[in-house]
Amino acid sequence: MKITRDLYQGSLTLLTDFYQFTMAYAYWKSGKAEQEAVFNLFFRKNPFQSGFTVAAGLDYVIDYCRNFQFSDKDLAYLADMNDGNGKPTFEAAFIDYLKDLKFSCDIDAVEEGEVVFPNMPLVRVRGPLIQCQLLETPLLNIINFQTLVATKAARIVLAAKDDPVIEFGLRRAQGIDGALAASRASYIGGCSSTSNVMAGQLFGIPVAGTHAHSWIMSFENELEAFKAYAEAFPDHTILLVDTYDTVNGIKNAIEVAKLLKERGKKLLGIRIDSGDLAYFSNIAREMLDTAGFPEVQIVASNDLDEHIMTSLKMQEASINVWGVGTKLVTAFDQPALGAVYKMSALKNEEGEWVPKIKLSQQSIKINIPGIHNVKRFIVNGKAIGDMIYLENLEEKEQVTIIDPIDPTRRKRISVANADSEVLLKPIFKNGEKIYSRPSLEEIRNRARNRLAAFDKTHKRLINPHIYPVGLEASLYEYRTSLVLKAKALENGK
Ligand SMILES: Nc1ncnc2c1ncn2[C@@H]1O[C@H](COP(=O)(O)OP(=O)(O)OP(=O)(O)O)[C@@H](O)[C@H]1O
Ligand SMILES: O=P(O)(O)OC[C@H]1O[C@H](OP(=O)(O)OP(=O)(O)O)[C@H](O)[C@@H]1O
Ligand SMILES: O=C(O)c1cccnc1
Ligand SMILES: [Mg+2]
Repeated sequence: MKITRDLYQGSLTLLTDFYQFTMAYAYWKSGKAEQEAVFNLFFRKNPFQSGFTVAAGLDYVIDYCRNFQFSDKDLAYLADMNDGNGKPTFEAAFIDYLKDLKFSCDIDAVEEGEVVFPNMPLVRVRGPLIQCQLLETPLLNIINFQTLVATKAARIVLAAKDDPVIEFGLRRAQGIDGALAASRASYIGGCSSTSNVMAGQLFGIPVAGTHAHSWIMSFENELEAFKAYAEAFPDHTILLVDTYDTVNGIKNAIEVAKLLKERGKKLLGIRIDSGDLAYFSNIAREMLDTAGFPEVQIVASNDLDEHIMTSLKMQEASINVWGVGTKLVTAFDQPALGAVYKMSALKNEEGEWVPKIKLSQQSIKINIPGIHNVKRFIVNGKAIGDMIYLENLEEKEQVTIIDPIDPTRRKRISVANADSEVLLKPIFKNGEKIYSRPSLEEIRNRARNRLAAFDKTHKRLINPHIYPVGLEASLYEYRTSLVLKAKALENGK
């Protein structure tokens, strides 16, 4: 049985839905495989009723695309697929075609750690239809989860104000890869460290931790256990004080702090993992301060999330470090982001781009046609609005952005008085990677800096003020005209 580390090094090209292969085969059969297309990956709603989302996962996408080729084992597996009566699902000539298939797409994407919003493209893929299609599922798999967890982490880190948050989720995460990807995304979202040692090894995330109740239970009494732990880690001791009686545990921790002090060492902290965390942290703070240990940190854990943390802050709990596991790595209150990947343009035989639109009963599901990009406008260091626009838009003094769902929501932006940044960056050109990857540390810093550019009203955890993101007016008109035309055609049938 292969585990994740081996999987990462092997071919992941079959990690897609079967229907991508049935379509790939049919594209090939009908001579459309190489027809050029544009697809966009985007989501329709911020998760957790958040006012923002933090993009993550691009680094995995880059690896996926760079390794996009069919191994002999992959080809043998596909060649072996059949209808149950022995008739092969795919002709041998198609398997040969896949054997020679080389990744050749252009990919433009929002960088990891960027703050993003509904409807804007996070990844734009342009290339042969067959390749664009096969990429749908893995791109969504990667971006959906990491973006979701990075956003949850950012909310938790916001609730912690300036306190460090340690990610403790491995034991409750969705399997091995879910845990590793969640540790990475949590770090991007602003966590300071992880308890997941392999995430430390693979991604260079700082690893941290305390000890469990079992350590205490393996001794005759708590004080003896504390002393032995401090003996093993005289410079890094954090003692879990709630195994039997929290107040007594704090007393025992103070005993150990005194012993360490006699040796010129310091107790780093205590951890409280049950009961009323406001009540016990305040008692602990007072007892530690009175005993002359104001520098000893208080770590809290136990089913924390951004809402409980906000409440604990309001209660003036004396917590300095937050350990957050289950509710972070499982994105507890919203288990999926729901990003989708839709075709927006296709080149015809004359070599002209034809915009593509998919109608839906729900207007939220009508996609944005054409080849577009996103520009963020910034005034005095603050983001004031994001514009989705067709790439060939000429320079304008003033632009109007229109909410694609509610056209009464619109905003005029004076381009001359604003700084701006195009958010889709070139990642691959004709299959060649042209983007130099930032380190995870740089990505984490980007998330922090970008979040700082948004008004706090967009970042409040409940009922945030909606940040304006809209279609540039001419794109809005264009899309409306295409929708009306498509509806007229449908009605005429
Ligand atoms: N002062 C507080 N305000 C709001 N929520 C709190 C406060 N103190 C603790 N909590 C949260 O309340 C929940 C308490 O969980 P639970 O009912 O399992 O109690 P417990 O103390 O963990 O019990 P056990 O001793 O069995 O572990 C946790 O999610 C915890 O983070
Ligand atoms: O609560 P989380 O945010 O998931 O953080 C991780 C939890 O894992 C550990 O205990 P575990 O839950 O395994 O056992 P316990 O709660 O019974 O102590 C730790 O003490 C935390 O409580
Ligand atoms: O180090 C810790 O205290 C820890 C690690 C994992 C889960 N809960 C706590
Ligand atoms: Mg628990």
